[in-house]
Amino acid sequence: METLEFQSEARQLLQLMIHSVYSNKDTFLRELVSNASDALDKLRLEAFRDKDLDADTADPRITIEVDRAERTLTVRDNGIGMTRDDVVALIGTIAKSGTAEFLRALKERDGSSSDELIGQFGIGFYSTFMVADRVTLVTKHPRSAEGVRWESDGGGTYTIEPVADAQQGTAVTLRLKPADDDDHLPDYTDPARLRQIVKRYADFITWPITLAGEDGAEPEVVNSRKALWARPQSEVTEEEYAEFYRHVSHDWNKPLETISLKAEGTFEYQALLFIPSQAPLDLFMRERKRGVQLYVKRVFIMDDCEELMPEYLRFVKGVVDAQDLSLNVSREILQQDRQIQLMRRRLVKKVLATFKTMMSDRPENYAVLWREFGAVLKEGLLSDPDNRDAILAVCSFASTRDAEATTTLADYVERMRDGQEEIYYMTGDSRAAVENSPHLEALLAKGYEVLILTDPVDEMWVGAVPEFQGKRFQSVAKGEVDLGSDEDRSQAEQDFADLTSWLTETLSEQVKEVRLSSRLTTSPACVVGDSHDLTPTLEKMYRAMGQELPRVKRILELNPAHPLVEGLRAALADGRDRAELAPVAELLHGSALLAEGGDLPDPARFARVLADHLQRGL
Ligand SMILES: Nc1ncnc2c1ncn2[C@@H]1O[C@H](COP(=O)(O)OP(=O)(O)OP(=O)(O)O)[C@@H](O)[C@H]1O
Repeated sequence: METLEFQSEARQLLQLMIHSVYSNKDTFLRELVSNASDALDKLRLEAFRDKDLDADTADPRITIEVDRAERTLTVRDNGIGMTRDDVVALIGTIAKSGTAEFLRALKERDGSSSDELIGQFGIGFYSTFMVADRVTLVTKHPRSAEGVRWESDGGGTYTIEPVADAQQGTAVTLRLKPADDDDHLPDYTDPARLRQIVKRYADFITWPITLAGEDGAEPEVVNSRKALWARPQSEVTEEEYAEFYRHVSHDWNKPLETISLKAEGTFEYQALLFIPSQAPLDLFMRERKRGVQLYVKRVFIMDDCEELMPEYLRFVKGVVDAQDLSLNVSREILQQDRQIQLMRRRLVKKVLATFKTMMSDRPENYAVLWREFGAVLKEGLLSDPDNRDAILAVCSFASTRDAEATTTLADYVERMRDGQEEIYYMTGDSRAAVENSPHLEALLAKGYEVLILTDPVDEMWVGAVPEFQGKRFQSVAKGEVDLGSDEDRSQAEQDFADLTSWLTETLSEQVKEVRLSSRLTTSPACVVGDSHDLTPTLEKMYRAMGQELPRVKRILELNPAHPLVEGLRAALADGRDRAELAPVAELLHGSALLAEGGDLPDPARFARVLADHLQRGL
């Protein structure tokens, strides 16, 4: 027998379970049954793929046994089982991405609000330690010659030893803590209670779940085993859908939205999809385990079938059951299958249509959807041009019109002022940075509304999406924004020609042009990009990804009505020493960068020039 240590994160999670304040302890049984069901799915699939596998698939089942005298509860399956290495890797460590963040977040909270976090993370097998003071797992994989016995009391270590005569599959035995009403700990040796929990949490599991009879009573199958997606929607309760969602997603929360779809005709399939109510911690990490599962004629084929859902809908969970695919479909086949492509197109349309309905009929749910997944959904504006309009239709954006409420593009267009041809937006790191940026001054003063885009992905899609309802997207920090009359403009341009050409020359290292602006009312200057230039944020993003880029020179725009700009013009006209005025030019450019929340190319130099200048003014 060997004694091994839990990995430190696993140890922390176990401690959390042992001292759990999680009020619904019944969920441990759901986790065990769910794992057993997965193990049976995997065995069937493996046996199908490998005809030589030495496994018994004749009577797949999950059995729950209790021993009231010993106060033990055993959940047994004759599924795929685990090898010794599996046990050490899967039970002794937590490979799940986001574990570290989860533990950190948990530490920052007090006990009372940890339920929700635990729910979001899902602690699987370890949840058994909420109800047991010792857990024993005996398992055998068909490819291993002998079985393994794993045991732990949830402290820092576990033991592991070979078992010569183990049966195929896995048996998890819990030595139950005494029932304790104060601790929300019911008596899990009570068959009535167990029956009720299985009915409630696992009725849809397609494998039979048998409650072994005590005192000579007949064993009984307690679940109805009906595939939920095959039942008419009207017959399924919301609670049943929610349980099924938890089974496929391993998320303990309720789904935000349930979508059911039946396609009939030449290519028949059923889909039952869910929108989670909370983004997982690993939403932005590429490696993910669970998305949409593929079944063929009720037989589980694979988890996270990427061919069915595009990357930007990676948060959608659920099941698609196709009637006309072969049971031995592989990823390679799926990628080329035209039927699968049609299916995917239809599913995406259905999901996007659901978002649209949520927007109009269930605005609170839509708000949650957007808050949790909006940034991901917007990736589709780049990656899925075919559905661009449908995605734009369900987007909402912060805007200068309201500090809290977001707006749809349709509503924005509706409110556009007479003569306004474009949808104005500004990208930036935060709402405050955008709102305080000089670029917005004149537009706001004249009553135009500007969309405030602060997600990193916004920088990318606005460059790729040409228009919405025939209105182009126009960055207020790019290209020409023309708000004044043409006559005023050409007069001013003449008046300031000497100044702009002198500044263009003096600042030629930093900017490609200096010109007059109609964007500004109170600031002296701002920096803008050409229509097709990268924005500074995008430039930074590409650099962070390791791309070599030439430095993008931008354009300095001046406010001719500002006393500083006017003063500079007059000084130049009076023939003041240009070398003496050069630091002013530099400060003007530097402060325009600071005002938009940008970075100075050489902050130390800026500070020095500023100090010199201030000193001279004393
Ligand atoms: N009865 C079982 N038969 C075979 N393998 C199992 C069994 N129970 C657990 N496992 C293996 O151990 C792994 C870890 O299980 P655990 O319940 O902790 O997490 P999970 O099911 O992967 O995810 P989650 O914590 O989100 O539920 C499983 O993914 C599976 O590979």
